[in-house]
Amino acid sequence: MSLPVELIRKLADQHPKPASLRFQYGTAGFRTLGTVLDSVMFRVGILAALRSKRLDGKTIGVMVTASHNPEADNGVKLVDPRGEMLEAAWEGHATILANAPSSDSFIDALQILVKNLKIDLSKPARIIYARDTRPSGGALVSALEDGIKAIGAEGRNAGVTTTPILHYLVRAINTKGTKDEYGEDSEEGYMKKLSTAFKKLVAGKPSSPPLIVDCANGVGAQAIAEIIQYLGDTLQLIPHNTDTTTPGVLNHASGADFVKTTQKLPPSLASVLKPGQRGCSFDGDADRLMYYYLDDRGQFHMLDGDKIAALVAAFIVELVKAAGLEEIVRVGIVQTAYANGGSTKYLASRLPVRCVPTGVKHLHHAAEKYDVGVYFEANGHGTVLFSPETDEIFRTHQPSTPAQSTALNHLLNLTQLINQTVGDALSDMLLVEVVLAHKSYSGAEWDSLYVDLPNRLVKVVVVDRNIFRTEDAERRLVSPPGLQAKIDELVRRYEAGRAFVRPSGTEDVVRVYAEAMLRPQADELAYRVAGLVYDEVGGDPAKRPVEFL
Ligand SMILES: CC(=O)N[C@H]1[C@@H](OP(=O)(O)O)O[C@H](CO)[C@@H](O)[C@@H]1O
Ligand SMILES: [Mg+2]
Repeated sequence: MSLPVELIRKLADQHPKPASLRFQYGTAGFRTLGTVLDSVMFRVGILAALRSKRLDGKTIGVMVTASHNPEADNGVKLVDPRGEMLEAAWEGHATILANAPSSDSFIDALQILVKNLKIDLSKPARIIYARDTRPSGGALVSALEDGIKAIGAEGRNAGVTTTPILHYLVRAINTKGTKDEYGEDSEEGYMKKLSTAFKKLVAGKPSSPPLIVDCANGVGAQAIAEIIQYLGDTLQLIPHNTDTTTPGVLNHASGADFVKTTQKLPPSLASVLKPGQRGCSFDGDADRLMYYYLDDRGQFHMLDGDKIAALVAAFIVELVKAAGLEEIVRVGIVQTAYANGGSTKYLASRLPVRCVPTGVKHLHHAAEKYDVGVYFEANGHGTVLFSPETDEIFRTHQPSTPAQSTALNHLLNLTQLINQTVGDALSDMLLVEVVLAHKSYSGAEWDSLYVDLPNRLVKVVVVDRNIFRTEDAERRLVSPPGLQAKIDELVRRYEAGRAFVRPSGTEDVVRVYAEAMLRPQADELAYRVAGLVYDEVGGDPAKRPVEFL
């Protein structure tokens, strides 16, 4: 069987590639201005179908979103059959297809791909796709549908939903009827699965005070409205920033990314959050989560991905011990270089901790190596993975005491509550609430697990970020030559100083991170390292050279 070349050409002509642009499938898929993504979407539809055929007709997910980026941006990510990020080798194929200058060269590139990867075109192709609330989403989905149509694949539109729900659906579809069945393959199935597990986990616990949820005016607002229906009075959620229709408000001065980068409360919550009360922020596609609270003096305290990892890991370790499984079930943590030094110290004294390069796929794969792998990026993206063997142990282990039986049940319910395909703000929020309820922790008590070192993240716009190359999980520079030695020399002068420089995988910038014992020192170190970067390579004079986030 061969490719339906005529139909592909006809439809491809309706989605021409903008001549001057180069697209790259990076850490977050393709992501740029929504207005220039039409051809990319069409081609991704075909690529997803080929991936599905290559995997014997398994369903592939396509998510149209630009997450926390400004509203005018959009993007697209592919989801592999188990609900995970697209296999790395296919990122390169995606980039090649997206950049073919004409319909003919696109078809040539497709033929080469089919031949090189020995794709059996007679296999079925199934795709499920969804989008966030961005105004450009509808047209981009139409372009994607043209791609799906051009190759004769079967497409299922999951509508407007969160990124993690789409990941859930992919896994649910592909495990349907097997012993690993992940859940019903509908949004309702997802809501039921999470809320049922949550209710069991908090049964008998005193109900928590109401939680403020900042939805970043994104698709998370919809998911929160739904889960409220399912939770009944087991958890009181008060959603804010739920406006998904007014132009320009998405992610504006709100959301998880705003909180993490500014280390501030969204201004819209200033008159809402009361001292002692907990609040949390989702990002634009609801796969990141940040918590915070105001202390008695009204001072803002952020509880980021590192704090969530510490809270959750400690809880799971306790349950594993209480279930009498500490000799057989190994819990480990995965972080990136952006994890606060305070968290790494706290966690490493209790559990195995691994540091990997930035990007969820690296964290996810490293976490799979543990029996229970807890991974979180400091920015609030993360989850917990239970290996299939661990799942089996939880199911079959015979508890010797009622206490062991209770702990085992909690662990089993956690495997249902946690979205193990990808970081999920909604599922992670419920997880945090479970732990807080079990421990009777306030925000302040959770915060006191360890003290964060003051830190600062800075970006430097450079002419060519590709000259920056790193090693040791991005903690050290190997290129440009000599720069790392200068950074080391600076860092030595600061108490508890740490700094590193790496090229961003999602923006045309180089990021500088620094931390130190005191706030002014962390700021100064970040600024001085940024200065070193700037002196070394020069900034792009057309843009602001150094920008504090
Ligand atoms: C410092 C930081 O937060 N970097 C983010 C950002 O990657 P960069 O490669 O730093 O641009 O976007 C990634 C995708 O969302 C996310 O995984 C990562 O954590
Ligand atoms: Mg996101």
